[in-house]
Amino acid sequence: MLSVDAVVKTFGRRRAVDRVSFDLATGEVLGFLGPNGAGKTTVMRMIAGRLEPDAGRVRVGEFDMLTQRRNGQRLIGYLPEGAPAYRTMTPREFVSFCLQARGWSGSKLRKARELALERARLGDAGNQQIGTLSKGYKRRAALAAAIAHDPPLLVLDEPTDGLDPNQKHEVRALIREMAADKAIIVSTHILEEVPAVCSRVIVIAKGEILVDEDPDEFSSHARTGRLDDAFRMLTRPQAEEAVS
Ligand SMILES: Nc1ncnc2c1ncn2[C@@H]1O[C@H](COP(=O)(O)OP(=O)(O)OP(=O)(O)O)[C@@H](O)[C@H]1O
Repeated sequence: MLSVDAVVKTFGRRRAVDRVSFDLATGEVLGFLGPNGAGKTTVMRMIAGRLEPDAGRVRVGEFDMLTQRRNGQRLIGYLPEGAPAYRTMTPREFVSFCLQARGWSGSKLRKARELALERARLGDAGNQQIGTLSKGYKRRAALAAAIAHDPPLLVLDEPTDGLDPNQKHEVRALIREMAADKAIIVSTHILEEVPAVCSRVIVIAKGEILVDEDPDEFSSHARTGRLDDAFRMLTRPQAEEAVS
């Protein structure tokens, strides 16, 4: 479904992403982990066609994201960091707006919109201006917009950021539910999400992939078998003594 081949991105003199490569198939949920500034968002933006790589290429389905970006973007649901920019729209209007931008209309649009609002558990907040919503509801509005066109590839940048524990639980359940017929990338700093939703883990640091493996292999990097220790072992090798 997705092929990322040796993508590179440099900002000024800083190499944010350095020859990152991986493939992702339908049915896989990839946990994309790494310390702050590791390059996760930059990779996700390149996959979503929001940022051009300096080198390398991204293919989504049969489409090259450099030369057939519009076609590729039809297959992608992208949840960027932060809140939707359209503060005066309600989530219902925002999801309609996003679907219209994709050429949807009429009862097909309404049906898709209502399903997305329901899946993202917007409830009554669906009719409240986005600018007045809590952080968690803003996040859910953005999530509804990302999934509304039922794309086969979801690229979710910290989907549970700002959600309370119940909401986190619901979003993880939704990701698991959607995983059957989609390929999904989820970036997160919440390591408990890895066994809860992911079938695979990539850890990136300083723009490079450190590991690409299943969650059990990942946790085995620490002798304690704990995910947070494994993460520290991989991203701060000097922490080895502290967790052994
Ligand atoms: N538009 C930009 N202009 C300049 N530098 C940028 C830009 N976007 C990202 N960077 C830099 O690229 C590096 C990678 O950033 P990125 O946001 O991809 O990391 P991240 O892994 O998503 O971090 P976090 O976990 O904090 O969200 C950082 O050093 C960041 O400052």
